[in-house]
Amino acid sequence: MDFSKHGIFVERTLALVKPDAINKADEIETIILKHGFTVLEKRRITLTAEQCSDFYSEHYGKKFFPSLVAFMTSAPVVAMVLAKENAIQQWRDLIGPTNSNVAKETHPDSSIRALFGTNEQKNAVHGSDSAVSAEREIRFFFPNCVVEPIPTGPPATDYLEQNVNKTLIKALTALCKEKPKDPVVWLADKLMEINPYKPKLSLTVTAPSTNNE
Ligand SMILES: Nc1ncnc2c1ncn2[C@@H]1O[C@H](COP(=O)(O)OP(=O)(O)OP(=O)(O)O)[C@@H](O)[C@H]1O
Repeated sequence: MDFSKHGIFVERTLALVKPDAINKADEIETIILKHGFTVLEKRRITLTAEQCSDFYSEHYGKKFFPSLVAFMTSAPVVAMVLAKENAIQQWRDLIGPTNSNVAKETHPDSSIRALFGTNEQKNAVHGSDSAVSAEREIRFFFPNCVVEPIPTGPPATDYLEQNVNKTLIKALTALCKEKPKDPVVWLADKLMEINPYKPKLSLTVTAPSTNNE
């Protein structure tokens, strides 16, 4: 199915505020929001050397790898899942060139690396560079995050029609009749009670085996 045709795919990317800019994380988040990104997930974490080596495995063996690991594990990072149309490229554009000194020359006022970075290594932020990296990196920091498109429009309508509406209408009708004090909890309980997909308990009782059999 072509999700983009229905206008329902909102691209996601991984942003990291690196250790050198950890005290500027709030300022950086404000810039992110001002540029129209939605922050779907956020966590602060101090990476171990092993996690960092795994995250930057593509650079394993390069001359700067040991100092990159030392830098990235020197203080916490803030990891965020950002959503926006064309989020991967938009976030890469907003952070600017890898080397903060280059960023200061080419994008002095408009790039996060020019504003908050220092040099080629201490460059304040990270951004996924492709859809494949974004998926891997989002799962790295947020294993439970849904990365694939969430359907809306006709596919969502069909799904709800087939699997949800009948049960939901039944529960909502009962809710209106009952008018409970805590309608949300009541509705949740009712849905659990009448859920046609709930696992059925087997009525077959097996006699416990005895050792002398
Ligand atoms: N020559 C270098 N010397 C020191 N550190 C470097 C060098 N090149 C890259 N790095 C560090 O390794 C990180 C990963 O490098 P990469 O080439 O993937 O750049 P990037 O994609 O712009 O950065 P990131 O992956 O962090 O978004 C850089 O952000 C920087 O912190």
